[in-house]
Amino acid sequence: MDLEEMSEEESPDVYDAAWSLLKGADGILVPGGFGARGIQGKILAAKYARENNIPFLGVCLGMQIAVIEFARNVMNLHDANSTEFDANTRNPCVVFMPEGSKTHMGGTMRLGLRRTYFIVKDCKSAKLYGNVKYVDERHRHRYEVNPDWVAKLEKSGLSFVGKDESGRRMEVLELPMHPYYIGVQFHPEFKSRPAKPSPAFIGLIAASCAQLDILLKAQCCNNLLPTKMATSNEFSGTKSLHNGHPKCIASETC
Ligand SMILES: NC(=O)CC[C@H](N)C(=O)O
Repeated sequence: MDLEEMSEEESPDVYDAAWSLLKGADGILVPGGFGARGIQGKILAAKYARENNIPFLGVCLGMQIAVIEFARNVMNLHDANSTEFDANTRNPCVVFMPEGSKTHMGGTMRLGLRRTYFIVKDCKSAKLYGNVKYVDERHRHRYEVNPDWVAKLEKSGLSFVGKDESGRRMEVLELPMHPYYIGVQFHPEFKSRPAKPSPAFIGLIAASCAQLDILLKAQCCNNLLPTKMATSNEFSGTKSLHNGHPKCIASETC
């Protein structure tokens, strides 16, 4: 919230401190959350990371924030929003999931372990997970990237590299030209352990220390990353391009 314009007027010192903290960061993580509080500041943090090539990881709400920011500032749709924050937005890039319920709150979220298929081989997240075909991670959300927006978001340069089994639910996004800009709809922290940290966090930290290339090379050649979380070591081959990434279409290993 301290990054937001309102804070500049109300408490300029707090505002300046928040921006200098952000500008001094080697990496930025926007975590999960619910409700509209602080959303504008999160969007500003994602914009700053995208425009200044700062490593960024968006988790759950953080991924949805990355999509809103991209729609607003890259696609110039300034009122783009999630229907969680503006039910009547003309540009709903994030929407309520059809199977959810707004009246029954107990257990109606999309919860628990779900499968994400990597549909793009040559992307950072698939490499970090050990070049697997799919990964099972835990979820906790009611909203999702609007499936009807995926084609236009991709046309503008955002790449959805991981999807659920239906292919209509977006699970992982990347900006291919950015050093590390990843959003995950799942919660990698739920399965992360001190001795077996989630690949999404290892990648963020490596990128923040300018070590990502070395890490990915090591991962590709020697399988040095903890890949026990991954469920398969097979991966698909590549041919056609998918937003700057080769798209997997045939079986092939690294
Ligand atoms: N866990 C989260 O970050 C949830 C994100 C968002 N509020 C949703 O329900 O989809």
